[in-house]
Amino acid sequence: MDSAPSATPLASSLLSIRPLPETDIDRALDLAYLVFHDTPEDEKRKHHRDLLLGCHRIGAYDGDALVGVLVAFPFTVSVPGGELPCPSLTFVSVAPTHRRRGVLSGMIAKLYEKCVADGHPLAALWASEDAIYGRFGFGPATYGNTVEINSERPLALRLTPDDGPLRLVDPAEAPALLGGYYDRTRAHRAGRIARSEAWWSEEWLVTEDEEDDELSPPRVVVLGARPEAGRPGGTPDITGYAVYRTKTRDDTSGLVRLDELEADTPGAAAALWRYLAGIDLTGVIRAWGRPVDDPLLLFAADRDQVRVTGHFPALRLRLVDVRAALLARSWAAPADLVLEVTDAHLPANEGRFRLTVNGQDATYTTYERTSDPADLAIDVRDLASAYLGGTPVTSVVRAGLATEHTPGAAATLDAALRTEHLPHTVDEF
Ligand SMILES: CC(=O)SCCNC(=O)CCNC(=O)[C@H](O)C(C)(C)COP(=O)(O)OP(=O)(O)OC[C@H]1O[C@@H](n2cnc3c(N)ncnc32)[C@H](O)[C@@H]1OP(=O)(O)O
Repeated sequence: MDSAPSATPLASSLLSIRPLPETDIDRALDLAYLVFHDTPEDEKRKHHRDLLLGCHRIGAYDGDALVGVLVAFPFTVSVPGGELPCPSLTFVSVAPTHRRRGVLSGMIAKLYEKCVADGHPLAALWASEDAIYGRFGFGPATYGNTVEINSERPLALRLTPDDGPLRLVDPAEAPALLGGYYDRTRAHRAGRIARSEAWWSEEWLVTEDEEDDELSPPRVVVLGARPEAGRPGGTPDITGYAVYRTKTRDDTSGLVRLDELEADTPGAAAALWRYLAGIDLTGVIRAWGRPVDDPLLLFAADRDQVRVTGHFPALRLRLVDVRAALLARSWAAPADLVLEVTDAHLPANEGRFRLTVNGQDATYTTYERTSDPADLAIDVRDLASAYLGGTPVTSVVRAGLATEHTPGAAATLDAALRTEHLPHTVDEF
């Protein structure tokens, strides 16, 4: 980035936007609970306080009154070929008395300044309402499917599930047992957040579900390799795992709510799905946030039994520093294109830039300002949607949101951005 952006001017000169000190964390939580209509128990409040301690915090003050809060987790997100630090917004709250006066806009401008100062090219969030964040340059970079499986009858599959051993493990063991496995999935799935041990135990595998107290504690089932495929010494390798909770009634119509299922191979995935469908006293699996290219949708033999019930934008990305973001990812094919980028908030991203991806394995990338005519004009929010390979630029052009000045430019960019697996985010925050 050439220069830091200046903060958006605020409607009231009394408003000041600045880092929120530790001593104001309780006030920040009070404001967040007010706007999210929450009345947490002491334990949850303490948990939130601990979370906020480890985050970057921005406050908006009207005189002495705290009227706005924005918090950013110091996350790291996987991108094609690597990972990047990615401040990730949460607890975004503006007092009902101070709405639509530019408080959120001011806090986001402050966050971008911080990202630029820290050399962090990305920011991310999950949106509470779809309409809020596009104007700030955030675009949906990953999508998820909700999938419902009728498990009152055996799961019909077009392939033979692996016959490796399944075992239920104590969730307390899961971070140590599965942390490395999950990390490896991040190498082929862009859009995944790195999980600390604390994130596994205090967020992901927390005993009581935050939204439904009738659900069981999390169950963690691990699939091992067949014994002959195990490592010397007899320790079976893990070839997949699933995290789920159950809710049963007095009959067989209980629920399996699947939170996560990862597998090395289609056969391993099939074994885990078959296990979930076979849990007694349950008749339905509801899986939330499955990858859009989940192989289950192809190897299920009866798509009346396995239905996609929803499709939603998941992680929204902001390319705060387009150049640094593009140079940090790997590419699938060569390209030589002039992009004309618009960015209403960060002028350093605006203008025409020549993107070149060279070398036999598309490893050498440059992105430099140019006065050459543009091949493709695109807004920064749509570039963010395309960045992890989740939204084809050709689709953005077809939707009338980007302009192709050179025929084939969007297809060339898509070929270069392509990833083997679609990007996917499991962790909602
Ligand atoms: C990552 C997260 O934490 S998501 C959670 C977001 N927080 C919430 O939903 C809590 C309840 N809502 C709020 O606290 C506030 O209404 C916020 C944070 C959503 C918006 O704060 P405000 O200070 O009112 O936003 P601000 O005045 O800066 O608005 C900027 C622009 O966004 C628009 N906007 C703000 N909120 C919304 C919304 N909910 N839907 C559509 N547009 C919106 C404004 O109209 C304005 O548009 P303009 O630039 O064309 O005039």
